[in-house]
Amino acid sequence: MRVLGIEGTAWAASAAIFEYDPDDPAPLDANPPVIETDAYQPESGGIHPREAAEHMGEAIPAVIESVLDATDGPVDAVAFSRGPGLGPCLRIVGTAARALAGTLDVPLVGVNHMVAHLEIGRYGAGFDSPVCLNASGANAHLLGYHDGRYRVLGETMDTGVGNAIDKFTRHVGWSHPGGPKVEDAAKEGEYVDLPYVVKGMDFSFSGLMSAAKDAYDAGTPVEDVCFALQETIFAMLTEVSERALSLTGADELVLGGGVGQNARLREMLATMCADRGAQFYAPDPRYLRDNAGMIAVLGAKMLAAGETLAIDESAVDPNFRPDEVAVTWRAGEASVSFAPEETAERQGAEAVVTVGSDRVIKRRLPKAYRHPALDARLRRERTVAEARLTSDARRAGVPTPVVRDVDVAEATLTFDTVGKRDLAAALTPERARTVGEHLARLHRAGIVHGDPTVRNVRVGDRVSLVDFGLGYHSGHVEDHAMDCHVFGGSVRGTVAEADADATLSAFEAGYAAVGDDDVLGRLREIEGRGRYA
Ligand SMILES: C[C@@H](O)[C@H](NC(=O)OP(=O)(O)OC[C@H]1O[C@@H](n2cnc3c(N)ncnc32)[C@H](O)[C@@H]1O)C(=O)O
Ligand SMILES: Nc1ncnc2c1ncn2[C@@H]1O[C@H](COP(=O)(O)OP(=O)(O)OP(=O)(O)O)[C@@H](O)[C@H]1O
Ligand SMILES: [Fe+2]
Repeated sequence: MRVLGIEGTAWAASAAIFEYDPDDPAPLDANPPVIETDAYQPESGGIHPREAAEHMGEAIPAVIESVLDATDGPVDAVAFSRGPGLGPCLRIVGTAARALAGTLDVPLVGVNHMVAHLEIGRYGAGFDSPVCLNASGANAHLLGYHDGRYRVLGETMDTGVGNAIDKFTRHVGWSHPGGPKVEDAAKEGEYVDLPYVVKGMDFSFSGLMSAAKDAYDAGTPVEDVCFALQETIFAMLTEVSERALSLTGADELVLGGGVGQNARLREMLATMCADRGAQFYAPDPRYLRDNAGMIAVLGAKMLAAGETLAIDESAVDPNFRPDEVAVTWRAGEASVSFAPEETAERQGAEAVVTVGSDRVIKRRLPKAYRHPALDARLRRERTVAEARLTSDARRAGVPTPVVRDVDVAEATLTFDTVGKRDLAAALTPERARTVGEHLARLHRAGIVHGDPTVRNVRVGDRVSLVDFGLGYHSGHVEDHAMDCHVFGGSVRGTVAEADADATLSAFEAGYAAVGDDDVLGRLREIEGRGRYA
């Protein structure tokens, strides 16, 4: 089958033709799509939605004509980016796709742009069930296939990663897009400290971006700010990717999105994966930045699975989230998530943990992917925080292991062993309810766990919390709700949808019995927040 793909969510007016044999799919390298792209370049500032849409109106027909001219044979379907993206651009693309499908009298396929960023990498890598890091302009998230959908394992709490970088470059007066300019300037830069914010597998850029602008305004050389921005932002993305690998037990990572063109980001991810024995794949830059090749490739797989769209149901969706898509083209395939084996020596996301019958030794070994100054800072801060908060939590009435020894210089902690297994391997609604009570009790004492996943709860005679390394003191409803959100995410990534609902209802009932009502209200708000700004 031959599929024509059309992309136009923001800056790239692009068309592609992809030839696909579902019974005998050729590797991507051996059978690349033919792609033609006409980029919109704003005269000043960032992307103006109206100007970008005007560009789409002119450029889309031309790129379509050009790929049709460059290839022979009939087209079997028209696939287009339905979202997420800028409304005015999406509408132009949607109209063009409908018109073309009508003229050619072929079916229409509506593609989620973020799932396309993921699938092109999975196809190129030949991986079965990887974790995917999408690092693009308007988005930043981790996806893993589980039970018929791509689950969002972690994501930005504010802006997309490219947009964050582009905001900084606008501040210093550089033209759009800023990413490549930051990469260039960073080559001459030296490290300075910037805020580093990771919450479970979620992360945020807003504090970091204000600090970067302030540092520049205060006279820090722009190369140094660019260097530090890359080191900090990409270390955050690499850390959450490692957390996702650790939580799911997956050993394959693929990269997607325009920021993935950055060599430093790719280097950090490759180093992290090599160090934990995982495979890493980053597609060629032409498949990372927005392009219609990825739309045609996923369009072909969707067409083969019968996923066509009736014209009257083909409206575009600027907020189209990747977890809304029914992934029918992977029906019956292996899920990314399973409970990894519990061995005596565990490589968590952060530390090597030796679990003995009485004692547990946790060593935060240096991470080769991180800048040494940032690495030393994080290992020290987290070791100190973990020792203090593990004890504070116990005083607040929440079961945690007794801390036997703290060696800050070596970033090593010794605890009593608690529980018989991780909650991940023994998740029941009753135990989830207990976790809800424990978290509420912690929050009432002004303590945030920071990473309450099903792997950081131990079950045995009782239910204990471990791994307070990302914890801190806070009485803010938002921080407490984020803890609940992190737990919810880890449950949804681990068990089937129906079980997740029952488990999380029990968790919330437990929380409500002990904690503050506002927190669960705020949790709803966090979950409903559209992150596409
Ligand atoms: C929804 C859709 O419209 C959107 N697309 C998008 O953001 O374009 P994409 O091509 O995936 O990414 C563009 C971003 O990628 C950044 N970028 C490009 N080259 C870069 C580099 N060498 N280093 C860092 N960032 C880079 C740009 O600064 C810009 O922010 C998305 O995927 O979120
Ligand atoms: N005190 C303890 N008693 C029993 N088991 C423990 C204890 N502390 C940790 N573990 C086990 O070791 C695993 C890894 O520990 P921990 O979560 O502290 O390390 P980590 O590197 O921070 O992991 P991650 O960041 O992936 O959650 C836990 O999932 C748990 O199975
Ligand atoms: Fe994109």
